[in-house]
Amino acid sequence: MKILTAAQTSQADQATMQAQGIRSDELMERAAAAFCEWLLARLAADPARPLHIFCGPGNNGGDGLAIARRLYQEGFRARVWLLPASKYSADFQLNRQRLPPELVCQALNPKRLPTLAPNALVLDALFGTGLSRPLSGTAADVVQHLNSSGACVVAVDIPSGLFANSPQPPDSAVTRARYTVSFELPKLAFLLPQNAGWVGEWLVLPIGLDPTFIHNLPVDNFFVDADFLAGRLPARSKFSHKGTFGHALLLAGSRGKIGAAVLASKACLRAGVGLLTVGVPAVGYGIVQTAVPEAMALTDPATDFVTELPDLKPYAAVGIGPGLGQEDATREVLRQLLRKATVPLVLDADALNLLGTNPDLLGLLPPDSLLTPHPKEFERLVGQPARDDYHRLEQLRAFAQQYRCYCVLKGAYTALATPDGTLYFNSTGNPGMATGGSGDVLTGVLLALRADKRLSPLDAALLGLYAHGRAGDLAARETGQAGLVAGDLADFIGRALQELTASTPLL
Ligand SMILES: NC(=O)C1=CN([C@@H]2O[C@H](COP(=O)(O)OP(=O)(O)OC[C@H]3O[C@@H](n4cnc5c(N)ncnc54)[C@H](OP(=O)(O)O)[C@@H]3O)[C@@H](O)[C@H]2O)[C@H](O)CC1
Ligand SMILES: [K+]
Repeated sequence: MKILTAAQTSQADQATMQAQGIRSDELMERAAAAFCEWLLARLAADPARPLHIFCGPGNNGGDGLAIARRLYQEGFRARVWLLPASKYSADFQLNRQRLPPELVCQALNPKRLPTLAPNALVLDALFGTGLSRPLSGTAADVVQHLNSSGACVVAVDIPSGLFANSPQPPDSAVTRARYTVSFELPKLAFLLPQNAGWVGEWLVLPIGLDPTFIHNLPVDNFFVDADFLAGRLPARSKFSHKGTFGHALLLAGSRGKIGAAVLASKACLRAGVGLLTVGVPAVGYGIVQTAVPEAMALTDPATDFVTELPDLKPYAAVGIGPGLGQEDATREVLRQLLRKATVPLVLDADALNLLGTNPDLLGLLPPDSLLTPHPKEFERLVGQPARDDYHRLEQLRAFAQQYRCYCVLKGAYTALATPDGTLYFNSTGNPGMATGGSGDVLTGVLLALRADKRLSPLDAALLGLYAHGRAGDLAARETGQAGLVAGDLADFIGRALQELTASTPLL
């Protein structure tokens, strides 16, 4: 799915009206109908529960009014509260007139804001994508009032006071929603940790925006769901052999961290690599041979950490980093690898830390390398803390462009930046995956997919990130989030990839 800016959303509205020959109030009606259908199904709303709808002066308020009317038709008697303003949008006014006279609809009095029972349901339709500045005055007071009420707040389209695609100044008034119900496409704001307390659980409901306009609209950000990946992972042909899926080399592990090499190896095999060779220090030989008999082990002459770069000729892709350590000799192995590699590279963990502490190595990164830092590793890579989550995304975009690499930023909605500066946000995964070894599993999966010659660098990265998160979701169903360990992820990678695999077309 594309992620549109607030301005692009309004262009999409206009294009839809033109293409489908509908008026703006008809589009608003679709939004209101979709919202009500969700509300009635999801919350199994009780007509006796106090229901308040707070409406602002623009089309977000118009949505709120249309929702109030529709809920009235379903037997719900909402109390509608209007924010005083100097101007109201045409569709606000139209829907104001359409309200049944029996519905209580009052202007908000800043001196006497309505009492909200803790069991009340509040719909926040104060401001949407037309927000042009932080809230102040009565609007800010109303938002603070909602936030301190303890009522369950459902934001219409976006929590009021939150900008859709840029940060707001600290201490701005923003509604704390339990749910945010948006339309057609997600907003960038929903994907950032700094906004989680305002956005709550979010979802998008289709309202039939013009698909051709959206298809042709250039965007900087995408949200990657299963539909987005459909057809990108081809089924295996009957005559494929080990060579088709590549021979990968994984350089990983040091004394006390051979487990990282084991986890990455298992995941790499489960992600379908043809052959896997693991380069470990001597201390890891027996462990790898025993724990992962499907992999071949190459032993480094040193006991505790990797000191030599193997001959790279046999390999279709090389992964380096999990549990590697940051010894000087290991850094030189990384340097040689960056100089010599002519095949795709996946760099993680200590390989990234070595890049961070030796910025001269960054200049050696071969184009299309895939890096998988978490925020702390990313900060070390760029050498500068981010001001906020939006700034971190801009750093990520710039980094991928500067080094012509694919750079992941791990977290909820893991982001992938590509050499052209586009960002892709992953939709799968859960907090149970915040556990030791989860990143090693990701490295193994990505290594396997980069070794698969059928996949482009972009598709390999997107499929790997999605499958890794999906494996976490499948595993958590069995283990619970707290009980999830990284080894479980590896066990479910095969199933996650199977779900994504294109079915062979029937003749
Ligand atoms: N495709 C869709 O997603 C659809 C969305 N719909 C809904 O429409 C809103 C966007 O409506 P819009 O009228 O553009 O914007 P708002 O409702 O957010 O409000 C705009 C008015 O608010 C004023 N404003 C802006 N910021 C502030 C502020 N900080 N304090 C006070 N007033 C503010 C603004 O005035 P200006 O001075 O900036 O001109 C406007 O008067 C979208 O979010 C959806 O809910 C459609 O219903 C269907 C399709
Ligand atoms: K809102």
